[in-house]
Amino acid sequence: MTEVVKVVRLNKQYEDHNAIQDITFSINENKIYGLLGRNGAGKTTLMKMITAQIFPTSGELLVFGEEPYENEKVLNQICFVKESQKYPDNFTVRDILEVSKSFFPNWDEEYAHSLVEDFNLPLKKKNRGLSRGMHSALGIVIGLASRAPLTIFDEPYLGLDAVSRELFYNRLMEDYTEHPRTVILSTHLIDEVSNLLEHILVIDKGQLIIDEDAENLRGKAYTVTGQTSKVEAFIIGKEVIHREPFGGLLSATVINNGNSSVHVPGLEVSPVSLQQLIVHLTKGKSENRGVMAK
Ligand SMILES: Nc1ncnc2c1ncn2[C@@H]1O[C@H](COP(=O)(O)OP(=O)(O)OP(=O)(O)O)[C@@H](O)[C@H]1O
Repeated sequence: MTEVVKVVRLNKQYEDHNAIQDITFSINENKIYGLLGRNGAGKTTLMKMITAQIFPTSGELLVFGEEPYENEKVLNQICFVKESQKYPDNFTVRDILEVSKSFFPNWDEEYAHSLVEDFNLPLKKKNRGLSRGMHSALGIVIGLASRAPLTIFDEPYLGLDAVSRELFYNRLMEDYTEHPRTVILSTHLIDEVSNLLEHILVIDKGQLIIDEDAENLRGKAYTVTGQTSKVEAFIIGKEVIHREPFGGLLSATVINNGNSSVHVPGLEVSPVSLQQLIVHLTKGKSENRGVMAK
């Protein structure tokens, strides 16, 4: 398996704040990665280092086997779509697409125009007149049409309505199937993208706490609900990541260390979505920090 990104003991310090702390992981070719975590966890900082926009404080970072800084060969293969992307105010959508075309060697003009139609983007409208959703849609069009071997979307959906977000997920999946490439998607809408993601990286307070195939994570935890005394007895010796009492009942979410489905007489057992799992693992003080990172 070819490594597209290799990160070893990476650190980024902003003045007195350790935004990324001693992170090690690899990103392999032709997979869709979810880079997840709470606000301020360090996701954008990590993406900015991968795309050579900022330097690490220490550690090793290789992209396509080389250091990315001022490395045109590497940077030509990356498309980074971020909400804060700035274009000149008086550029039209058409101008912005023309400029993008010159940046990305794999750019597909016909595909770009079909996406413009899908997202109802007004080609003649100037950048300053675009709505927030249109601005996001333009980023998505560029990210998809670039067909960059490493395409990174950092919260690309701000202002996009549910229909357009669905369109983005569908187009991404279709195009990725026809033209496999490595995609990193950073988002807070985990449930919406959970079926797209093949591998999950979760950053919490600058540390990598999950580095695991999405398939493995889907059955990683379950919730048992029932009489408090019964639930308390059941969870003894188990790794509990969330407890929620209500009335005389208790709901407890535990890590599933076995493979088989769990049946407990007298208790209701329900699956835990990827979003719930990540919420439980990253809220407040987590005794489970580090348990799932390799
Ligand atoms: N230029 C900077 N100078 C100082 N601190 C910074 C700078 N950029 C980011 N930080 C801090 O580093 C931490 C990580 O920020 P980062 O933007 O990487 O988080 P994030 O996971 O992308 O968050 P969000 O989901 O809110 O976008 C935060 O505490 C942030 O305040």
